[in-house]
Amino acid sequence: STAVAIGEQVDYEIIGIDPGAGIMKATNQAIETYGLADWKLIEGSGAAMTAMLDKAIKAEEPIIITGWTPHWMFAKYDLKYLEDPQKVYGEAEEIHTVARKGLKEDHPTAYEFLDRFEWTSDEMGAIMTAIQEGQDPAEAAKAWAEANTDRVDSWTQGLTPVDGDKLKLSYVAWDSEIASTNLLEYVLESKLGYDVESLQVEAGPMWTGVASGDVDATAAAWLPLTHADYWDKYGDQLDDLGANMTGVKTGLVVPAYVNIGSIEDLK
Ligand SMILES: C[SH](C)CC(=O)O
Repeated sequence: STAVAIGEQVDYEIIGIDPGAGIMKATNQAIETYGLADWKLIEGSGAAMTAMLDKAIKAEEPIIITGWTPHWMFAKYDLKYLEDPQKVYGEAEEIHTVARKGLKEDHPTAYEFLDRFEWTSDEMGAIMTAIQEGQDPAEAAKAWAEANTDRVDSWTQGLTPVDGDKLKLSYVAWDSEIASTNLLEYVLESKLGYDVESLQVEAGPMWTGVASGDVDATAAAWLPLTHADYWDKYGDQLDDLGANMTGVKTGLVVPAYVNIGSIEDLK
């Protein structure tokens, strides 16, 4: 059957990303829930996953990856999510901004901006695509902000800039969060006068850094399901500023030419 063909053709491998990502826990859960005993989830990174996707598509070979929206790959390639009838990957996920306890008192201007910050997958996609086409992430964020002054103003109007106060952000090297963190850094520095250090870390340290107060904030919290484990552990030690983006999703993704439609077809 097609499922045997697909399993054989991809050596029963699902190409994943960094092991701490919530999508990796969800995919291990999918392997169990859908009874995919022969299948293996390959750990790596977002960059390695997109490199393998590009190689497979150039050779029009089948591949199954852990994917998420927003991501530039959906604009670049003809891809589809596999149906997830058991809803292992959840439904309407959101990206939240979370801050350390005390940020509101210590840095009210930064706190208010981070609390107001919200944008769409199309807006993030514009920065992500520029980066994917070779632009430096900080330059891509700056260019977007300068072309969208109305949006930046809506997040900063009436706020009193500071004079070089230091701020620490953390994020994981997912293409979506590289875009959002560079934008936050640009606005905090160029409009609000902060001296920002953005730390690229794994998902676990991203959460523990904010929970412990070592890091001031992150805009990379995928909730309610994707980062549920981290939220259960650290949620009461940090300040959830709410969604900075809604309508996001994660799941298993294949090129459109792969003729399966559901995770159930892998069995
Ligand atoms: C890879 S998604 C941006 C987030 C996650 O799965 O942890």
